[in-house]
Amino acid sequence: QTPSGDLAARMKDPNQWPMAARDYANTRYSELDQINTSNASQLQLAWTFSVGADRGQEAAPIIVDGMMYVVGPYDGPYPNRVFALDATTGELRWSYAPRPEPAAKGVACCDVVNRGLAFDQGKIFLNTLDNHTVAIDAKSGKELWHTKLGEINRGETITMAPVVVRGKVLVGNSGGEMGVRGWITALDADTGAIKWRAYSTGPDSDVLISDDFKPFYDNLKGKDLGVTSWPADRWQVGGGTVWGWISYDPELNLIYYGTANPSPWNANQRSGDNLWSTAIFARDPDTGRAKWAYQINPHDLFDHDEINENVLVDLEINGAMRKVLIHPGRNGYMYVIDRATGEVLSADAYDHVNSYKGVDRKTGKIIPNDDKTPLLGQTINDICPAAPGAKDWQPSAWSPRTKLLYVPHQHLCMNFKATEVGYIAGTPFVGASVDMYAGPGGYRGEFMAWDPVAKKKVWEIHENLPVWTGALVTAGDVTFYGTMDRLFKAVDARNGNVLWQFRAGSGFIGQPVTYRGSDGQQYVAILSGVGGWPGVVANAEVDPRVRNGALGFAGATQDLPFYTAGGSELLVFKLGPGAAANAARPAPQDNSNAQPR
Ligand SMILES: O=C(O)c1cc(C(=O)O)c2c(n1)C(=O)C(=O)c1cc(C(=O)O)[nH]c1-2
Ligand SMILES: [Ca+2]
Repeated sequence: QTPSGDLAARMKDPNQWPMAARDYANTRYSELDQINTSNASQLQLAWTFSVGADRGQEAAPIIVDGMMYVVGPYDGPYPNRVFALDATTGELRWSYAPRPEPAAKGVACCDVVNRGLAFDQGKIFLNTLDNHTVAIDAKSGKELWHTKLGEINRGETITMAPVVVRGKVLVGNSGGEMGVRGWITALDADTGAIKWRAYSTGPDSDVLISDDFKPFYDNLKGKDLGVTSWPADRWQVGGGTVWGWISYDPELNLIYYGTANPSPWNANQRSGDNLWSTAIFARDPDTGRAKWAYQINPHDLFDHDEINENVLVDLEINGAMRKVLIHPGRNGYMYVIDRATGEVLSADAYDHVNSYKGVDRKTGKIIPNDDKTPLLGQTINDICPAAPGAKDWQPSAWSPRTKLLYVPHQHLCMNFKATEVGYIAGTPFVGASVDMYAGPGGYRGEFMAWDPVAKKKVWEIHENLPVWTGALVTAGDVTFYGTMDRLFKAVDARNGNVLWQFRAGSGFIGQPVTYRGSDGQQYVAILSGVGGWPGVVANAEVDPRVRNGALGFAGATQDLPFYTAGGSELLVFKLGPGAAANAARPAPQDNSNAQPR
């Protein structure tokens, strides 16, 4: 039985974009090339749509069989509403409005966002902020089932886009700033029944560890590391949530995902490595069993969640083909890891890093910088990267043509003061005040192309504000990203030349996607609308209201930055009439390159 055959087939069809990351390898690469480096300057707005919400718009629209499905954040009269639109004309076919509990708003750390929907076997899957996964009939918009997965009262929320693998809907929780215990859960896609749940911290009764599980630490052997690497019982409120991306290798039958920061941020309250926070897990999607795990930031000091995307590619390294995953770490290092075994092959700084001294080649262990270690009650200045890291959740794109990774990211430093904090369920469990500002050179964001074999940057574009959108790259050698000061840009993937840009009504923190309409035209779509945590980060140093520790949590209640006004606008672009005629070519028939080799 191949329950995901339906979804997998659509991944091979370049006309569609059937999951937020486009494919299981998380490449965000499209074989479409109608829009290319010679005509991208002629892109024009085709149609727009508002999801009727004012907060941060982070969702990737998904495109299945000519329809576009898009979800809004928890805001407005119909929070987390799902819309089905004709992907070519923008005509609304149906909408589905869940009724999530308003209390969820108060416990979301970093705005009330939603990163997108999933699809398989005629169903759309939605995560609501109040911890429900919902299955909706893709044709009618009727709810088929819903399952409750977490507790608002404990500070749990869900913001991530679900991923369907072999008939299971995979979902992870948020709440690392609230002291929740992180988990990933697999639901039966047909019934909504919970099939397995694996916690990030705590005893192995929950984290199913297989016999050949390899922790890759000489000094850490045994099966209760999730317990013994914490002060007594602290793993129960230890974070390690799973709010980012899940990739899947069908050949190895392993899923890959990262876990978030340990709670609280004040590391003085949690001696030990705090396993398995800030770690990458490889698990069997059928049983939940861990094959390997690798902790990136043992005893994390700076809120460096490691939930960022793991991009699955095969690379020639030192003369041998290796099945790797590329993980642009929040800590500022670009990890290339053997995805069969978990062995770290390389880890190189891609931004200014002084909070660590590097990554040990032999052990794969990060080397702390004692000068930057936060001491209780003392402000440590000039720590780079800042708390949101050199890169947050905003996903990169990989081109099998250029063999480069296109990485949207921050360039921020901070002053950090650790303070004592008590645990009260459902309230912020942080214990730190943070003051952020532009990194060396005076800019706050960058969009860059990275060569993972040469282990170096190939080109870069500096931006005044953090670059907080996802990236997209196509066979036309065009890569797309947006800025928080309202520009959406098309860039030559080979050299970083900006080919085209569009000024929108609000800033961008969404995820660009591309597809072919029923009229044969290639379209590019992205949501605009800034909110919450990225808005705060954008304003570091710019807006005095968010300086000097006023940086709060429960971002939903924060003022919006003055120059990245809220609002939601789904913007859909295609080539202007003349350009389209010139560029019109038959759809590519050979899809064998849809997955990188
Ligand atoms: O530890 C967590 O559970 C958690 C959750 C989330 C989230 O769900 O949005 C963010 C973070 N942490 C976080 O550290 C962070 O920088 C962040 C940024 C954003 C965003 O939507 O831009 N969410 C989150
Ligand atoms: Ca976090």
